[in-house]
Amino acid sequence: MNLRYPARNHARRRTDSKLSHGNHLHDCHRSSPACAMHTQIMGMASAPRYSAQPNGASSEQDGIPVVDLAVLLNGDAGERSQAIRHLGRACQDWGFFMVTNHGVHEALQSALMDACKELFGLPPEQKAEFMDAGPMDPVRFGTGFNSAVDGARYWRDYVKMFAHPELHCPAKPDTLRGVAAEYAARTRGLLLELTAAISESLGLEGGRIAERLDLGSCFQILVGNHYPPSGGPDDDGAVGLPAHSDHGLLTLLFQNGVDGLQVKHDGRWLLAEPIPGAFFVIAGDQPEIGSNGRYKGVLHRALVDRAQARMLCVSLIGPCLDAVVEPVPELAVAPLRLEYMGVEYRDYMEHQQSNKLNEKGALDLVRVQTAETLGNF
Ligand SMILES: O=C(O)CCC(=O)C(=O)O
Ligand SMILES: [Fe+2]
Repeated sequence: MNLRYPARNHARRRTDSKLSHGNHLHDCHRSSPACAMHTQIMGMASAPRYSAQPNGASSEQDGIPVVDLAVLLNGDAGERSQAIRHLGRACQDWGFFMVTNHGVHEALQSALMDACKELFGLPPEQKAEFMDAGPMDPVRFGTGFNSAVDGARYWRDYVKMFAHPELHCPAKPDTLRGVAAEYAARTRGLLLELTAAISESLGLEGGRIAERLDLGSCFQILVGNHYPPSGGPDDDGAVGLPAHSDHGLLTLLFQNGVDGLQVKHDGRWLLAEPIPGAFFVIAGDQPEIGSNGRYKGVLHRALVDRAQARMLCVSLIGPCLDAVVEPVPELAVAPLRLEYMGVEYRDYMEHQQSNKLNEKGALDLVRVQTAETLGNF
């Protein structure tokens, strides 16, 4: 028996915030997360499935945009500029895309997923020191989002490990440190390449965002998410994570073959189904702040499967914790208004992580208030 978990009474779980934590124990070890089949997700009648075209040629009309990293890195000038425009549209219209030809081997992904499964299966005494950790502690196990403030039950266990500038991880399993270090380095490289291309897509030098956010010392976190099956047939629509945007720059994730990620696009919730071998990439609040609102951090949420455990591994990069994040000045020139004020990324992240997940509410911390946003005109 491992992490504590709330009772499987869906109605209570959603409504009774006074339920004591930990009145049901589940065994993550025994769940069977490795399933390659798409599954029927509950509560999704109104959420169309939106997959991209496997040939990587999809556009906004076809479905989730697909960015081919090989073209961004090695294409000729014409191919690159087309790929950068495509990426720019993906950031502007979706805040979400898939990346193919990323060069992160499947074996490394599986090794990380396996290490995360082992982590969830560690005996309680080996996790105890990380269970009471706060949002700014470098290693943290927990349930829900932040159980101190959630106010509702979210059907998720997580482990979070700061990975850059310094890698922190539990001593067990033995394989973890090596795998996490390699995965973090590879995905950080890939996310920094994407950031450079995003910088270009905004009409800036490729290195402009990296320079402003001190990305040589960028913050990076690895997260393992485990969503146990929600239970019986009457227990539908269980929420793993409610609607939110991410605090960072870019979030990269892969899952175990069980779908559940939904993104809000054009006012509708869409189930994201990956094309084989692709990573999902979620644009966070930082592209929105840095671009002065031209790009959007996508609103997303995670639903839970009735019968199968869902697992995924997240690699998120953000600015250096000491960097002040604010719109790039070139993107806030008249007649454009300055939409966001400066804040240290450390403070922004702590704010987002310490409060209840509330859609894109964290951005209110830095939003420049106008008569319109205050609603008193
Ligand atoms: O479970 C998912 O697909 C999304 C996870 C997520 O949004 C997060 O960890 O921030
Ligand atoms: Fe997220």
